[in-house]
Amino acid sequence: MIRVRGLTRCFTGRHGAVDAVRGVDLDVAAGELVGFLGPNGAGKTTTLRMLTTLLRPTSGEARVAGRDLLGDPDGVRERIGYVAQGGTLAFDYPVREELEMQGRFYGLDRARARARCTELLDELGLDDLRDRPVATLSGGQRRRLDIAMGLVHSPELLFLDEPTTGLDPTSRASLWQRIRSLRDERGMTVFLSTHYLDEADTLCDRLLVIDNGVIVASGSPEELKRSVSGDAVTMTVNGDAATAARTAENLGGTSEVAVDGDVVRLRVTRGDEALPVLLNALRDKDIELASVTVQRPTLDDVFLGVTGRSLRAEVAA
Ligand SMILES: Nc1ncnc2c1ncn2[C@@H]1O[C@H](COP(=O)(O)OP(=O)(O)OP(=O)(O)O)[C@@H](O)[C@H]1O
Repeated sequence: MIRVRGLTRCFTGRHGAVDAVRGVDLDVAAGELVGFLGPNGAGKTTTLRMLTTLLRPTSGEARVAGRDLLGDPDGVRERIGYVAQGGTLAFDYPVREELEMQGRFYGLDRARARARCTELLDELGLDDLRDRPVATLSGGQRRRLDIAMGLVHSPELLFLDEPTTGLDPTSRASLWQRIRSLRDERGMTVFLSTHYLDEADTLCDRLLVIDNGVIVASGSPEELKRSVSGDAVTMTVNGDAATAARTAENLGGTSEVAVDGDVVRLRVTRGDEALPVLLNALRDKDIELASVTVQRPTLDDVFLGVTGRSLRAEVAA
């Protein structure tokens, strides 16, 4: 559905040149729900704007929804939907009118636009809000209307730029459900950008991780997490943490052992198997633990592994 080779975009301005996207290759198959994960400024929006024909690449080539991006941009536009960050709604109109106007804009006649509007209001759970002015909708309702607007011309492929930014947890979960059902019930291909680790993990079949304009990792959330070497063990020690750390270090299969006050952190290949062995070894040395936790690798560990930085910390900052 999407095949991209060597896509680049350089912005030049008074303050010099910015290489926003630097040689991106990517493939998305029909029916996939793919997440483009990266911190602010990584190049997600720039890539999406290129793939949706809104921004000309500096170099590279792409086929999107079976059409050549540079040779047939109109063909691409007919077959895709794009929901930009922040949406494009005019706030004065009622929901139904806004959606029907979008249908007319895409060339549907009045009756067809009305029918399509009814279908979409139902599908996106907006039926009760059909006569409400857009300005009165909540953030989550507005994002659902944004998505309905992107679906008016029945595209095969939908691009969503950071669809749940700024929404509360309940609205995010409900929007994930709607996005998932677009794929499950309509067989749509969805390509969305996000900087939320939980969204990438929970919602997407496959992830492309982008940093500084380059794809640094790709795979399903499970594959990516498995690529991180081992589970993280965190022990709070009642007593001599240095001896506890040495004891752990002397056992086979432990790595990255570090002491921080009375806390010892380390990695083991399989936490469930290593923990009993570790606890026995500590008991033999009369070392007592106040607490111990084992954590499977997270997508943040994946990002940390490939970039040396925490995506969670960057997004929080
Ligand atoms: N029109 C522009 N002129 C100059 N630089 C730009 C322009 N648009 C984007 N950039 C720069 O390109 C880089 C990538 O920006 P982009 O918006 O694609 O990132 P992003 O991953 O979508 O980030 P965010 O999550 O904050 O939306 C950034 O350094 C940004 O400042």
